[in-house]
Amino acid sequence: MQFARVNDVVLHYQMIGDPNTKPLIVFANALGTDFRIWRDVIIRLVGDFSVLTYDKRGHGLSETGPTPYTMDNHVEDLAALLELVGARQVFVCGVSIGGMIAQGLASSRPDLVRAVVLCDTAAKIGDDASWNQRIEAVNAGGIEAIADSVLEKWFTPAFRKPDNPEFAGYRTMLTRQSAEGYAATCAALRDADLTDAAKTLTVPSICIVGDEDGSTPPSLVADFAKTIPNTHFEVIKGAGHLPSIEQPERLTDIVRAFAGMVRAGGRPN
Ligand SMILES: O=C(O)CC1=CCC(=O)O1
Repeated sequence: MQFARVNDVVLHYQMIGDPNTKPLIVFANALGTDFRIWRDVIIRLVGDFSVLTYDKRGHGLSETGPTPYTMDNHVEDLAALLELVGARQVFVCGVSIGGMIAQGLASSRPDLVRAVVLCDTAAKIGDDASWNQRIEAVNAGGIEAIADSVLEKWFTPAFRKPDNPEFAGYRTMLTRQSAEGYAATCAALRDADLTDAAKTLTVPSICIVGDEDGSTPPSLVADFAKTIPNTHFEVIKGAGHLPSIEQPERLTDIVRAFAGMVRAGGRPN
């Protein structure tokens, strides 16, 4: 199965491997992306881990459902998906809003979460004005209207070359997302502040950021990391907002080392 109704929408998901025999890592995506962004990390992890990926509501092949969304909608979807596949005590690796979903899940459902990998994220991303402006632009002109400015934050100049087919492909992924689902998720981001959840995070965690992230820059993620008890902080060179695409090998190494340390009973720092 790769589609399931959870809460009030049908979600698209993919389970690789058996969570009963291999530790499960769940990957949660950024705004405007679907689960294909994790491919080059997943192919390096399968065999040692089971892997669950999914398209959050309003993205990829998941339904849009009623809009706008709240962060709780996204957190409850992931909780329901984990219950559906019978998984508990999982590693959650989330990028950007996916990292906020991971924080929200660890806070509201600690029974489901063993540890979190928080990539290019924070407790609060952006402000009311910037999200409202983006929602208005998408409502008026579709995702195409904001695509180039988003891609500048997602990727380093070295990646953003017209002759790079990967860059062209991920531009297509972005512009083919549902404009309604995208704007609804911008509203969830605008209204979410997980500062209190981050301060009381009890599961092991690591914060990671690309050194050229134009959306959640290293200084923001470093400040965020300081608010989380006992976390660890890593900067990935040569990556923007989506290190799973630009530096999958390095990201995989960090995730693998962190998961190994957690499983051995250690804590970061
Ligand atoms: O689109 C961006 O600016 C990057 C981003 C912010 C939150 C998210 O999920 O992606």
